[in-house]
Amino acid sequence: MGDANYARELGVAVRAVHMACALCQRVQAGLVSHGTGQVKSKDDDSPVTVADWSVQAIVSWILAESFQDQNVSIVAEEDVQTLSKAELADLLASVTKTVNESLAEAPKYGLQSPKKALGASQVLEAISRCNSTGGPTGRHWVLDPVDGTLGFVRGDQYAIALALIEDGKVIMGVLGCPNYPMKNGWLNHHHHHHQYDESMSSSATDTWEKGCVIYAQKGSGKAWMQPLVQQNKMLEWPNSARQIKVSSIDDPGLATFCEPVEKANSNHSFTAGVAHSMGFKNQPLRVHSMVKYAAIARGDAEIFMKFARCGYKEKIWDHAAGVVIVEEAGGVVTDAGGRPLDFSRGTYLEGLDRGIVACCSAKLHEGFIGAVYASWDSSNL
Ligand SMILES: Nc1ncnc2c1ncn2[C@@H]1O[C@H](COP(=O)(O)OS(=O)(=O)O)[C@@H](OP(=O)(O)O)[C@H]1O
Ligand SMILES: [Mg+2]
Repeated sequence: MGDANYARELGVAVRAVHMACALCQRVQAGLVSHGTGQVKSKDDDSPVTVADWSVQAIVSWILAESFQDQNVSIVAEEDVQTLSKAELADLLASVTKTVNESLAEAPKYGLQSPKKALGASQVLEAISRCNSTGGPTGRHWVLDPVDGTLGFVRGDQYAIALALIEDGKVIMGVLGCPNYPMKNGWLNHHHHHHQYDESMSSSATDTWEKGCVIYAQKGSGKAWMQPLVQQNKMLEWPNSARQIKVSSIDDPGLATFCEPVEKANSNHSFTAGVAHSMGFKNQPLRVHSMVKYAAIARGDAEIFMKFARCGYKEKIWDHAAGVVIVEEAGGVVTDAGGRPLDFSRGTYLEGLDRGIVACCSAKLHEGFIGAVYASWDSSNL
């Protein structure tokens, strides 16, 4: 596959994800100014849903406009039912406002704004266009508008993930990581939870808010990272990109693994056992969202493991972008049986063997497969 084949798709996807990062940062800033009460209140999760729906709407709108195809196939996490309810008119109004604020900035990212602000029905249409279920043939965009919702609410790590699948294979992936600074190795210092603290100075938030956008095209053998675009600057494409590579550590004694923060999403005691039998000495790095794939691709950790409870079906939007980025950065991603993940079977990763692993090297991967094999029968999974 020649690079030029998908150059336009890649350019549009990266620009759209940069815009989505800025949108999410604005929504988070809104959370900051409203204080912590609103975020934690159980009945009031609207700030999160505003970001989810708004990102889905802008990405859908940009893809349809850029490729002049109102039938562009998009598989994405949010549906439009809730948002269409009459009693949620206020929520729809704030999504529409957020979408229009974001699209008005499109030229800064090298994209076109709508001629006229979108109405609520156009916003709903853009969100509902993302109702594809993917499949083995054709071209499908795959979007997780805000991955790691919990991290987003906590002011911690979250990601915007966009991938392109063609005939069942992931051919490009873009990960926006608004809270993952460009600076190397920052994950090694325990990332404390940033609470929404109204006393936080604006310069502290400025540095903290800086993140990155990471992307890769299948078969290129390269993965790239860009800084987020500063307030009054234009996106420099692709000049500002810097190549990233997985870690070269393959001694388990020096390696670090990362995994989901929530016990409910991955069995921490099983992964601790696997890590121990592989000879790992470092504590696991617990990080929300697909930033874990980004950490492997950037060389900030050596292995990512996820073992969901039996019966949970992994969704393609939680992995597609991360997998291709790790592979092109030099890593290996498989299920716990050592087989590649299958993105050709619709919304779910059907046929997944137990869990998922992303490794920086074939040697660590081999060790992992052996350790899972040895400890599986005695696990309660
Ligand atoms: N029970 C269960 N088991 C496994 N996985 C689940 C489960 N429930 C949800 N999810 C999916 O996990 C996505 C978040 O994964 P993380 O690795 O970021 O989890 S964590 O926040 O670090 O604990 C999360 O993505 P978002 O919903 O976009 O946040 C879900 O798609
Ligand atoms: Mg997700």
